[in-house]
Amino acid sequence: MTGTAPCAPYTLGDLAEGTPCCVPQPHLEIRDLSIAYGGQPVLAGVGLDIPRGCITALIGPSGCGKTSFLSALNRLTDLIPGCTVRGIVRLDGGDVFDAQVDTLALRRRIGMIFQRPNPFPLSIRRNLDMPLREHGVRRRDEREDRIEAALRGVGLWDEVRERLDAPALGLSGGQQQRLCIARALVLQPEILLMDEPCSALDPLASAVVEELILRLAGRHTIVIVTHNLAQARRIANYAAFFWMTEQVGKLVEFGQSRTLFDAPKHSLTAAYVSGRSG
Ligand SMILES: Nc1ncnc2c1ncn2[C@@H]1O[C@H](COP(=O)(O)OP(=O)(O)OP(=O)(O)O)[C@@H](O)[C@H]1O
Repeated sequence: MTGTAPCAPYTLGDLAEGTPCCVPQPHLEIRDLSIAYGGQPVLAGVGLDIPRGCITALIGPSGCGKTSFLSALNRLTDLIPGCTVRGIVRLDGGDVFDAQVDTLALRRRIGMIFQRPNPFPLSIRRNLDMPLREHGVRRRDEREDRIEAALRGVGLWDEVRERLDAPALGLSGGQQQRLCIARALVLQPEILLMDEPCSALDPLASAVVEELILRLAGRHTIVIVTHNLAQARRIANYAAFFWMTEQVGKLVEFGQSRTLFDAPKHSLTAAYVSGRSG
Protein backbone atom coordinates (compact mmCIF):
# COMPACT_ATOMS: atom_id res chain seq x y z
CA MET A 1 0.00 0.00 0.00
CA THR A 2 1.36 3.41 -0.87
CA GLY A 3 0.56 6.96 0.11
CA THR A 4 -0.19 8.56 3.39
CA ALA A 5 -3.26 10.08 4.95
CA PRO A 6 -3.55 12.64 7.71
CA CYS A 7 -3.95 11.40 11.27
CA ALA A 8 -7.51 11.77 12.41
CA PRO A 9 -8.03 13.49 15.76
CA TYR A 10 -8.89 11.27 18.70
CA THR A 11 -9.69 11.88 22.33
CA LEU A 12 -10.60 8.45 23.64
CA GLY A 13 -7.56 7.86 25.76
CA ASP A 14 -9.55 5.70 28.16
CA LEU A 15 -10.54 3.15 25.52
CA ALA A 16 -8.54 0.40 23.82
CA GLU A 17 -4.81 0.65 23.34
CA GLY A 18 -3.69 1.12 19.76
CA THR A 19 -1.81 3.34 17.38
CA PRO A 20 -3.67 6.64 17.61
CA CYS A 21 -3.19 7.47 13.98
CA CYS A 22 -4.21 6.62 10.44
CA VAL A 23 -1.25 4.78 8.94
CA PRO A 24 -0.84 3.32 5.46
CA GLN A 25 -0.40 -0.24 6.74
CA PRO A 26 -3.02 -2.92 6.20
CA HIS A 27 -5.15 -3.90 9.17
CA LEU A 28 -7.37 -6.08 6.97
CA GLU A 29 -6.13 -7.61 3.73
CA ILE A 30 -8.86 -8.72 1.34
CA ARG A 31 -8.07 -10.86 -1.67
CA ASP A 32 -10.38 -12.12 -4.41
CA LEU A 33 -13.46 -11.93 -2.18
CA SER A 34 -16.67 -13.19 -3.76
CA ILE A 35 -20.13 -13.52 -2.20
CA ALA A 36 -23.23 -15.34 -3.40
CA TYR A 37 -26.75 -15.88 -2.05
CA GLY A 38 -28.36 -19.20 -2.97
CA GLY A 39 -25.62 -19.67 -5.57
CA GLN A 40 -26.35 -16.29 -7.20
CA PRO A 41 -23.15 -14.15 -7.20
CA VAL A 42 -23.59 -10.59 -5.90
CA LEU A 43 -19.96 -9.58 -5.43
CA ALA A 44 -16.88 -10.87 -7.25
CA GLY A 45 -13.12 -10.68 -7.06
CA VAL A 46 -12.72 -7.85 -4.54
CA GLY A 47 -9.19 -7.11 -3.36
CA LEU A 48 -8.01 -4.22 -1.19
CA ASP A 49 -6.14 -3.42 1.99
CA ILE A 50 -7.98 -1.56 4.76
CA PRO A 51 -5.45 0.79 6.37
CA ARG A 52 -5.00 0.74 10.14
CA GLY A 53 -6.54 3.53 12.20
CA CYS A 54 -8.08 5.16 9.13
CA ILE A 55 -11.62 5.76 7.97
CA THR A 56 -12.36 3.86 4.77
CA ALA A 57 -15.65 4.70 3.06
CA LEU A 58 -17.42 2.18 0.81
CA ILE A 59 -19.48 3.97 -1.82
CA GLY A 60 -21.55 2.88 -4.81
CA PRO A 61 -25.15 2.47 -5.91
CA SER A 62 -27.73 0.33 -4.12
CA GLY A 63 -27.35 -3.38 -4.57
CA CYS A 64 -23.67 -3.45 -5.58
CA GLY A 65 -22.73 -5.51 -2.51
CA LYS A 66 -21.34 -2.99 -0.01
CA THR A 67 -23.27 -4.37 2.99
CA SER A 68 -22.48 -7.95 1.98
CA PHE A 69 -18.79 -7.04 1.74
CA LEU A 70 -18.90 -5.39 5.19
CA SER A 71 -20.69 -8.38 6.73
CA ALA A 72 -18.09 -10.82 5.38
CA LEU A 73 -15.29 -9.03 7.25
CA ASN A 74 -16.40 -10.29 10.68
CA ARG A 75 -18.24 -13.31 9.30
CA LEU A 76 -21.75 -12.05 9.99
CA THR A 77 -22.36 -13.67 6.58
CA ASP A 78 -22.05 -17.04 8.40
CA LEU A 79 -25.44 -16.25 9.95
CA ILE A 80 -27.23 -15.71 6.61
CA PRO A 81 -28.77 -18.92 5.26
CA GLY A 82 -27.63 -19.67 1.71
CA CYS A 83 -24.79 -17.15 1.77
CA THR A 84 -21.42 -18.37 0.53
CA VAL A 85 -18.19 -16.41 0.76
CA ARG A 86 -14.98 -17.25 -1.07
CA GLY A 87 -11.59 -15.59 -1.02
CA ILE A 88 -9.27 -14.37 1.70
CA VAL A 89 -9.67 -11.88 4.53
CA ARG A 90 -6.63 -11.52 6.76
CA LEU A 91 -6.78 -9.71 10.08
CA ASP A 92 -3.24 -8.84 11.16
CA GLY A 93 -2.11 -11.65 8.89
CA GLY A 94 -4.47 -14.32 10.36
CA ASP A 95 -7.11 -15.94 8.14
CA VAL A 96 -10.58 -14.78 9.24
CA PHE A 97 -12.25 -17.68 7.39
CA ASP A 98 -10.16 -20.39 9.05
CA ALA A 99 -12.46 -23.06 10.51
CA GLN A 100 -10.63 -22.75 13.85
CA VAL A 101 -11.50 -19.05 14.25
CA ASP A 102 -13.74 -18.33 17.25
CA THR A 103 -16.34 -16.05 15.65
CA LEU A 104 -17.39 -14.57 19.01
CA ALA A 105 -13.77 -13.48 19.59
CA LEU A 106 -13.52 -12.27 15.98
CA ARG A 107 -16.63 -10.08 16.42
CA ARG A 108 -15.16 -8.68 19.63
CA ARG A 109 -12.18 -7.51 17.55
CA ILE A 110 -14.38 -6.36 14.65
CA GLY A 111 -17.65 -4.78 15.81
CA MET A 112 -20.62 -3.82 13.63
CA ILE A 113 -22.95 -0.81 13.77
CA PHE A 114 -26.13 -1.09 11.73
CA GLN A 115 -28.15 1.42 9.76
CA ARG A 116 -31.05 1.58 12.20
CA PRO A 117 -30.20 1.97 15.88
CA ASN A 118 -30.99 -1.42 17.42
CA PRO A 119 -30.58 -1.24 21.19
CA PHE A 120 -31.82 -4.25 23.14
CA PRO A 121 -35.24 -3.57 24.79
CA LEU A 122 -33.45 -3.36 28.13
CA SER A 123 -32.05 -0.61 30.31
CA ILE A 124 -29.21 1.61 29.08
CA ARG A 125 -26.87 -0.09 31.56
CA ARG A 126 -27.92 -3.63 30.58
CA ASN A 127 -27.30 -2.86 26.90
CA LEU A 128 -23.62 -2.48 27.73
CA ASP A 129 -23.39 -4.90 30.65
CA MET A 130 -24.77 -7.86 28.70
CA PRO A 131 -22.04 -8.01 26.03
CA LEU A 132 -19.38 -7.66 28.74
CA ARG A 133 -20.86 -10.60 30.66
CA GLU A 134 -21.18 -12.63 27.46
CA HIS A 135 -17.52 -12.00 26.76
CA GLY A 136 -16.50 -13.16 30.21
CA VAL A 137 -15.81 -9.90 32.05
CA ARG A 138 -16.71 -11.19 35.51
CA ARG A 139 -15.68 -8.36 37.82
CA ARG A 140 -18.54 -5.97 38.35
CA ASP A 141 -16.30 -2.95 39.05
CA GLU A 142 -14.44 -3.59 35.79
CA ARG A 143 -17.72 -3.80 33.89
CA GLU A 144 -18.90 -0.55 35.47
CA ASP A 145 -15.66 1.21 34.57
CA ARG A 146 -15.89 0.00 30.99
CA ILE A 147 -19.54 1.03 30.71
CA GLU A 148 -18.72 4.53 31.93
CA ALA A 149 -15.69 4.80 29.61
CA ALA A 150 -17.74 3.68 26.58
CA LEU A 151 -20.58 6.10 27.40
CA ARG A 152 -18.07 8.92 27.86
CA GLY A 153 -16.43 7.87 24.59
CA VAL A 154 -19.64 8.46 22.65
CA GLY A 155 -20.50 11.64 24.58
CA LEU A 156 -23.53 10.07 26.28
CA TRP A 157 -22.35 9.86 29.87
CA ASP A 158 -23.56 13.28 30.98
CA GLU A 159 -26.87 12.73 29.19
CA VAL A 160 -27.66 9.36 30.80
CA ARG A 161 -25.64 9.03 34.03
CA GLU A 162 -28.73 9.79 36.16
CA ARG A 163 -30.92 7.27 34.32
CA LEU A 164 -28.74 4.27 33.56
CA ASP A 165 -31.58 1.94 34.56
CA ALA A 166 -34.14 3.61 32.28
CA PRO A 167 -35.17 1.83 29.06
CA ALA A 168 -32.74 2.34 26.17
CA LEU A 169 -35.70 2.59 23.80
CA GLY A 170 -36.70 5.82 25.58
CA LEU A 171 -33.62 7.58 24.14
CA SER A 172 -33.81 9.68 20.97
CA GLY A 173 -32.74 8.05 17.67
CA GLY A 174 -29.36 9.76 17.72
CA GLN A 175 -28.77 8.80 21.36
CA GLN A 176 -29.77 5.20 20.56
CA GLN A 177 -27.24 5.09 17.72
CA ARG A 178 -24.52 6.43 20.02
CA LEU A 179 -25.55 3.80 22.60
CA CYS A 180 -25.15 1.13 19.90
CA ILE A 181 -21.68 2.48 19.13
CA ALA A 182 -20.94 2.38 22.89
CA ARG A 183 -22.18 -1.23 22.96
CA ALA A 184 -19.58 -2.07 20.33
CA LEU A 185 -16.87 0.03 22.03
CA VAL A 186 -17.38 -1.58 25.43
CA LEU A 187 -15.73 -4.72 24.00
CA GLN A 188 -12.72 -2.62 22.94
CA PRO A 189 -12.77 -3.59 19.25
CA GLU A 190 -9.89 -2.81 16.93
CA ILE A 191 -12.14 -2.36 13.92
CA LEU A 192 -15.62 -0.86 13.61
CA LEU A 193 -17.78 -1.71 10.63
CA MET A 194 -20.53 0.85 10.11
CA ASP A 195 -23.40 0.32 7.69
CA GLU A 196 -24.89 3.75 6.90
CA PRO A 197 -24.86 4.70 10.60
CA CYS A 198 -26.31 8.17 10.01
CA SER A 199 -28.92 7.46 7.37
CA ALA A 200 -31.81 6.95 9.81
CA LEU A 201 -30.96 10.08 11.83
CA ASP A 202 -32.03 13.70 11.51
CA PRO A 203 -29.33 16.15 10.32
CA LEU A 204 -28.35 17.29 13.84
CA ALA A 205 -28.07 13.76 15.26
CA SER A 206 -26.25 12.73 12.10
CA ALA A 207 -23.68 15.51 12.58
CA VAL A 208 -23.06 14.35 16.18
CA VAL A 209 -22.49 10.75 15.06
CA GLU A 210 -20.24 11.92 12.21
CA GLU A 211 -18.14 13.92 14.67
CA LEU A 212 -17.98 10.85 16.90
CA ILE A 213 -16.73 8.69 14.00
CA LEU A 214 -13.93 11.20 13.42
CA ARG A 215 -12.98 11.02 17.10
CA LEU A 216 -12.96 7.21 17.08
CA ALA A 217 -10.65 7.01 14.07
CA GLY A 218 -7.03 6.54 14.94
CA ARG A 219 -7.78 4.38 17.96
CA HIS A 220 -10.00 2.21 15.79
CA THR A 221 -9.93 1.28 12.14
CA ILE A 222 -13.28 2.28 10.66
CA VAL A 223 -14.98 0.91 7.54
CA ILE A 224 -18.17 2.80 6.75
CA VAL A 225 -20.80 2.29 4.07
CA THR A 226 -22.37 5.59 3.14
CA HIS A 227 -24.61 6.88 0.36
CA ASN A 228 -23.80 10.39 1.47
CA LEU A 229 -20.91 11.36 -0.80
CA ALA A 230 -20.44 14.68 1.00
CA GLN A 231 -20.04 12.76 4.25
CA ALA A 232 -17.54 10.35 2.67
CA ARG A 233 -15.56 13.31 1.36
CA ARG A 234 -15.60 15.00 4.78
CA ILE A 235 -14.55 12.09 6.94
CA ALA A 236 -12.87 9.35 4.93
CA ASN A 237 -9.12 8.97 4.55
CA TYR A 238 -9.63 6.24 1.95
CA ALA A 239 -12.55 5.34 -0.30
CA ALA A 240 -13.60 2.27 -2.27
CA PHE A 241 -16.03 2.61 -5.17
CA PHE A 242 -18.20 -0.42 -6.04
CA TRP A 243 -20.27 -0.79 -9.18
CA MET A 244 -22.47 -3.48 -10.67
CA THR A 245 -21.47 -5.07 -13.95
CA GLU A 246 -23.75 -7.77 -15.37
CA GLN A 247 -25.69 -7.93 -12.08
CA VAL A 248 -22.54 -8.57 -10.01
CA GLY A 249 -20.84 -6.04 -7.75
CA LYS A 250 -17.16 -5.28 -8.39
CA LEU A 251 -14.61 -2.97 -6.86
CA VAL A 252 -13.83 -0.34 -9.48
CA GLU A 253 -11.42 1.93 -7.65
CA PHE A 254 -9.79 2.21 -4.24
CA GLY A 255 -7.42 4.85 -2.93
CA GLN A 256 -7.04 7.96 -0.85
CA SER A 257 -10.42 9.62 -0.78
CA ARG A 258 -9.07 12.98 -1.92
CA THR A 259 -7.76 11.33 -5.08
CA LEU A 260 -10.86 9.21 -5.62
CA PHE A 261 -13.16 12.23 -5.38
CA ASP A 262 -11.04 14.89 -7.02
CA ALA A 263 -8.95 12.97 -9.55
CA PRO A 264 -10.52 9.54 -10.05
CA LYS A 265 -8.67 7.16 -12.33
CA HIS A 266 -11.71 5.36 -13.68
CA SER A 267 -14.43 6.98 -15.81
CA LEU A 268 -17.16 5.12 -13.84
CA THR A 269 -15.86 6.61 -10.60
CA ALA A 270 -15.73 10.07 -12.16
CA ALA A 271 -19.34 9.75 -13.35
CA TYR A 272 -20.57 8.51 -9.96
CA VAL A 273 -18.80 11.04 -7.72
CA SER A 274 -19.87 13.90 -9.99
CA GLY A 275 -23.50 12.74 -9.78
CA ARG A 276 -23.67 11.89 -13.49
CA SER A 277 -24.52 8.23 -12.78
CA GLY A 278 -25.84 5.97 -10.01
N1 LIG B 1 -29.85 -12.20 2.79
C1 LIG B 1 -29.89 -12.08 1.45
N2 LIG B 1 -30.42 -13.04 0.69
C2 LIG B 1 -30.48 -12.94 -0.66
N3 LIG B 1 -29.97 -11.90 -1.36
C3 LIG B 1 -29.42 -10.89 -0.63
C4 LIG B 1 -29.35 -10.94 0.79
N4 LIG B 1 -28.73 -9.81 1.22
C5 LIG B 1 -28.45 -9.09 0.11
N5 LIG B 1 -28.86 -9.74 -0.99
C6 LIG B 1 -28.70 -9.29 -2.38
O1 LIG B 1 -27.34 -9.06 -2.62
C7 LIG B 1 -27.17 -7.91 -3.45
C8 LIG B 1 -26.23 -6.94 -2.75
O2 LIG B 1 -26.90 -6.45 -1.58
P1 LIG B 1 -26.15 -5.51 -0.54
O3 LIG B 1 -27.16 -5.15 0.51
O4 LIG B 1 -24.89 -6.13 -0.12
O5 LIG B 1 -25.83 -4.24 -1.47
P2 LIG B 1 -25.59 -2.74 -1.03
O6 LIG B 1 -24.63 -2.17 -2.02
O7 LIG B 1 -25.19 -2.68 0.39
O8 LIG B 1 -27.02 -2.10 -1.22
P3 LIG B 1 -27.65 -0.84 -0.40
O9 LIG B 1 -26.74 0.31 -0.69
O10 LIG B 1 -29.00 -0.69 -1.01
O11 LIG B 1 -27.70 -1.23 1.04
C9 LIG B 1 -28.56 -7.36 -3.70
O12 LIG B 1 -29.00 -7.82 -4.96
C10 LIG B 1 -29.40 -7.95 -2.59
O13 LIG B 1 -30.73 -8.13 -3.02
